[in-house]
Amino acid sequence: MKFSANLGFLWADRPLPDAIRAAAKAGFDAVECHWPYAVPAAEVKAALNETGLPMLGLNTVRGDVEAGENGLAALPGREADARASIDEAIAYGRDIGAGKVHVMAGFAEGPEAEAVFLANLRHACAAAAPHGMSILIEPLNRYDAPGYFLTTTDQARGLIEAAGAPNLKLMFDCYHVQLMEGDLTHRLQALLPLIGHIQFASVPDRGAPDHGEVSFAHVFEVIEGLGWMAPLGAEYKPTGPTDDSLGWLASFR
Ligand SMILES: O=C(O)C(=O)[C@H](O)CO
Ligand SMILES: [Mg+2]
Repeated sequence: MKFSANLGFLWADRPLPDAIRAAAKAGFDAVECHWPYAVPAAEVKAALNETGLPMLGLNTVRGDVEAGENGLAALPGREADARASIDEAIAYGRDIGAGKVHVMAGFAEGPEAEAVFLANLRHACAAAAPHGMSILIEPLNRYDAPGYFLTTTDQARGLIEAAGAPNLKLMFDCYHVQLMEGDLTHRLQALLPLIGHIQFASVPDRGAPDHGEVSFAHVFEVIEGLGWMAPLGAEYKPTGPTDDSLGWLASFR
């Protein structure tokens, strides 16, 4: 199996270029991030070149975080901000060679939010396609993100089908899907053609994948059996220094 270090959580106490170097030193095959925008893309690219690690993806900005925003793309009346955030993420991703942009929906509900989200996703897919990039949407669980627009894989499937864009894909985060729906391995199998990236963390505490209610030894074996070759995203919150949390990495290789 190949693994990608999610630098939104792993080595999050270090500047992003140093976190990339730490991930390379620890033996990861790739990295991914959340919101890299405060760091000039050239510095991120230099660290990627130095280590040889690819950056898989990044997120659109959340908006006004202090006011509690968690994405803009499904918010009626915020289309201009949402599209600016999408264009920003695509441009930054292009500069650092990241092929996937996770477009964050935000806190919203109802048919108007769905129509706005779909229109913004179509814009994102059209803007990303000429650069060979894909757009991801990710259902988040109701405990961590109550009120988030996108919460289930069924809802994501409906949006992907309605958008009709081949570069719109599902971010299947095993942590969120287990909390909302369970039945991880059947869902991975059924949704495989729609999946653009897979992430994981222990459930329910979002720690390293070596404890909790999900056996990742089994889940990873199933993912491998499905022919999935891309690195799996380690998006968990270490309880201490990240380097002390990595016992799982060697055991799952
Ligand atoms: O929360 C997650 O699981 C994510 O992957 C988002 O990108 C960050 O909120
Ligand atoms: Mg995730």
